[in-house]
Amino acid sequence: MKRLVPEEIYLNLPDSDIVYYPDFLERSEADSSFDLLYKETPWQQDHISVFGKRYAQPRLTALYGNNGKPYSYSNLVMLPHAYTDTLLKIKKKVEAQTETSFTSCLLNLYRNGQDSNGWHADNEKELGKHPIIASVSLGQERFFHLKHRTDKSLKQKLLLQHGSLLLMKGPTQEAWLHQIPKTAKPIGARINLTFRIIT
Ligand SMILES: O=C(O)CCC(=O)C(=O)O
Ligand SMILES: [Fe+2]
Repeated sequence: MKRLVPEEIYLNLPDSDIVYYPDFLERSEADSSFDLLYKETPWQQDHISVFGKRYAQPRLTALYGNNGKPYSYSNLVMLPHAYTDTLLKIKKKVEAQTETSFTSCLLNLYRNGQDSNGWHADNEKELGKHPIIASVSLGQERFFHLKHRTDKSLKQKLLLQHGSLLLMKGPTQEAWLHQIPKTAKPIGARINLTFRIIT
């Protein structure tokens, strides 16, 4: 892979292919992207169904895409907005770094420590067998937890910092679950962008 950023950290976990780029975006671009996305995104709070019960998602989201394809998960169907200039600029950099073209970007806004994202894998049918997910973090740093589905001794915690990129591909989603846990600490807002290929 092309080395466009100073540092790349290979997690080297079994049954996975995960790379972390702590300083993917320059500080000034990370700062301005956070401010713009915070303001210009039509954030919505969706409800998901789990075992027939309806829950408000503990975060706000928005879906962007260039192919108009809806994205379904947990009995929820999201329709994409058209990409903004702010997102296109980041998308270009992500695509150059990963040598991959993404169709869609799911944005998450974690307003504070009470917002979270429960254990899951990004394994929806529309993503294909070994999906590549490129995840950009802006604002408040938050812990990202990984746990292996079958070998309970395999776990990893990673602090996702402002301006970083986390790349998951290969068998990662098949073998591992991930989450952003809640924290009782008084913390600020975080925006996460996950670029995906939705077919
Ligand atoms: O916020 C994050 O870093 C993770 C988001 C995530 O896992 C998802 O949207 O599928
Ligand atoms: Fe995910």
